[in-house]
Amino acid sequence: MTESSVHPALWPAPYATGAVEATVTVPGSKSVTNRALVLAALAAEPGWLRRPLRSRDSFLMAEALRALGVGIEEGVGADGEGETWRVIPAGLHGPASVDVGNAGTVMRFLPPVAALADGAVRFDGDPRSYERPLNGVIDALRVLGARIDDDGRGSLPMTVHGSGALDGGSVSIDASSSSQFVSALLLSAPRFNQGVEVRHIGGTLPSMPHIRMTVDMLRAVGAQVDEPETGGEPNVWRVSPSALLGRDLTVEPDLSNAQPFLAAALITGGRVTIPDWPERTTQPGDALRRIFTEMGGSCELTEAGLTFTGTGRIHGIDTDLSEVGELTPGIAAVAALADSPSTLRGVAHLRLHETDRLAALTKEINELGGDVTETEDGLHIRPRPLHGGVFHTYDDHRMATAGAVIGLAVEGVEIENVATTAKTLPDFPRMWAGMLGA
Ligand SMILES: O=C(O)C1=C[C@@H](OP(=O)(O)O)[C@@H](O)[C@H](O)C1
Ligand SMILES: C=C(OP(=O)(O)O)C(=O)O
Repeated sequence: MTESSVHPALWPAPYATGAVEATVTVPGSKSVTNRALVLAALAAEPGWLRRPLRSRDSFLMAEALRALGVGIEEGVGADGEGETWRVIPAGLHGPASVDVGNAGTVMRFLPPVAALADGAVRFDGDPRSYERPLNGVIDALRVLGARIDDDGRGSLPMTVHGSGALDGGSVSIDASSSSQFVSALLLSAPRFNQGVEVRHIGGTLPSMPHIRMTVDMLRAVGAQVDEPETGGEPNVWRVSPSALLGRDLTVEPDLSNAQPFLAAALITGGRVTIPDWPERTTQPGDALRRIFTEMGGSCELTEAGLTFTGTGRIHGIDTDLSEVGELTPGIAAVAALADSPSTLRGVAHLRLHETDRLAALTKEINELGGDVTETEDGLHIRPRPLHGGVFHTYDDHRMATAGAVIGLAVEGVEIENVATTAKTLPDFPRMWAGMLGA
């Protein structure tokens, strides 16, 4: 009897016997969907989301907004073009309970929304959510006029006692542990009486593309934003008070969730096309065009989408991933299969993601025979022949997809709890099998 037949939570990762040739349609971006939901909920009129991500993180966001009084109707667009959600803003109110799960976007973006509600809003979530940093949001909201009861721990669980409005104003925060602190304060700021001025002080601010995404999406719904990249003061963002428009937004595919499929082309010397890859985007996953090309493949953006072609030869890479931290697990998986060592830098904050990703990647790749060491801010990966075994995922969707990537090239890899991909890509096992022609 194999281990997987006695342990239902083990998923035998398919081994690729040849070059992968596939077109893979990837569902909507988590980061865009959850920002769009918040902005639509705060708007002065109804709005629509087309092709929203349907996953644990986006359902948690939708449920939480509903609990605060927002209408979110799920349906199919009249043009037959798939899922469309209609968001109907309403007076936000408590008492309400919000389950954040382990969604950074929910635990950080919603407390400022709750501060605008009338009544108490209780926030709770998975055990890991208690360990993820939230102090930047809690402290800032207090400075901006909110009353929050967090038992003095600066983390979940907590209750935001909304009074129906928030003063807003100027606040300094250290967002070096998560860019989501900045995004959270900016997203709700048009509804603060005085808007907001957020100044980041402290160490390096990670995930800048995600802050750009926040700024772009705010501007798209009519907000006025001053920020460093369009002539503003470094590390300072200002949002003026204003009403927000209800928009009709089609959500881009999640380019970070395209990563394992592109990696499959790179590793097997195959070719994978991702339809609807945007020509211009703030998603960090767009950096995969450069990163995976440097690691040995080539890509082309055409009307059909992004086509990535591998040669089967994979090169190591020395790169700073601070802007694109969420790509690290997938890059580490590819790097473990390369023909030369890699150094991944600038991602110390990953220790506070879904799990401690630096520790988890090191342990799991090494248990398959690899040679990975943690540095202060990243990983050194020296490729060695790997063997099969159980790849643990620590409730981290990107650990599961990283393990699947290794399993393409290494026979006998079993992923523990592949269902954790439901956080952002519930259909991953079926999509993976489909890519392999199963
Ligand atoms: O704003 C967002 O949508 C995100 C920002 C990033 O968070 P951190 O800055 O905490 O890494 C990223 O890792 C996360 O997956 C999504
Ligand atoms: C860090 C991530 O998620 P979260 O939005 O929960 O921070 C991620 O998806 O890689």
